[in-house]
Amino acid sequence: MKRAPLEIADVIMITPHLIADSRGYFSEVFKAAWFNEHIADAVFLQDNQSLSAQAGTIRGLHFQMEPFAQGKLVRAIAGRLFDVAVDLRGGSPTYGKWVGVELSADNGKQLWIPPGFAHGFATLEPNSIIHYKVTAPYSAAHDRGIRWNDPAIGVEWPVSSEAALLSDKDRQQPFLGQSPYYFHYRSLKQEA
Ligand SMILES: Cc1cn([C@H]2C[C@H](O)[C@@H](COP(=O)(O)OP(=O)(O)O[C@H]3O[C@@H](C)C(=O)[C@@H](O)[C@H]3O)O2)c(=O)[nH]c1=O
Repeated sequence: MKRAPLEIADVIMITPHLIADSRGYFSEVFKAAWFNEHIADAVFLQDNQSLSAQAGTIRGLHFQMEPFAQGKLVRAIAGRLFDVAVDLRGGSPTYGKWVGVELSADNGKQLWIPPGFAHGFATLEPNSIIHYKVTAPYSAAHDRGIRWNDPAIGVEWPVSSEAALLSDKDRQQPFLGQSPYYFHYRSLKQEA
C-alpha cells in the first residue's frame, strides 16, 4: 500500500497494491496492522455502503458529533466519485478548508478522513457505489450536516447546482456560520 498526504495534512490518500495475473487481480484493500502503523491508530466499528443510481448525486456534507465522531476510510467499489473532506477542527490551520479527490472502482484509491471533518461526495457515473469503514457507530441523534454548496467553504463540485441530486435533508442543511457548536473539535467533545 502507498500513502500520500493531501493539502490538508491529516487527510491521506491510500493506494492499495494490486497483484495482477491471468485471472484478474488480488488486492489487500484493508490491513489493520499497516493502517495503524502508517495512517492512524483507529479501530473501525461499522462498514457502510450506498448506491447512487444517477450521476450528479451529491450526499453531504455530513459528520457526527462526539462521542460518535467518525473517522472514515472511503473507496468506490463501482463507478466514480468526487470525494470531499472539510476540516472542522477548531484551532486547525486548515479549519474550514476542503480537499477533494476522485475515487473510482478502477483507480482503487481510498481516502482516510479523520474524525473532526465533514464528508461528502458527488457521483460522476450512474450506479456508483461507495464503501466506507467508520470508527464509530451511526447515531441519528449525533448526525449533523453543512450545506453542500456553502460559499464560505467553496467546494468546487464537478456538478452544477441545477444538475445536483440531493436528499431533502441535504438541500436544507445549515451553513457553516449558522451553528457555532459544529466547528470546534474541542467544543464538540465538550458537548458530549
Ligand atoms: C449514515 C447511516 C444512515 N442510516 C439510515 C438513516 C436513513 O434512514 C438512511 C439514509 O441515511 P442518510 O440519508 O443520512 O444517508 P447518506 O446521505 O448516504 O449519509 C451518509 O453520507 C455520507 C456523505 C457520509 O459521510 C456518511 O457518514 C453518511 O452521513 O439510512 C443508517 O441506518 N445507518 C447509518 O450509518
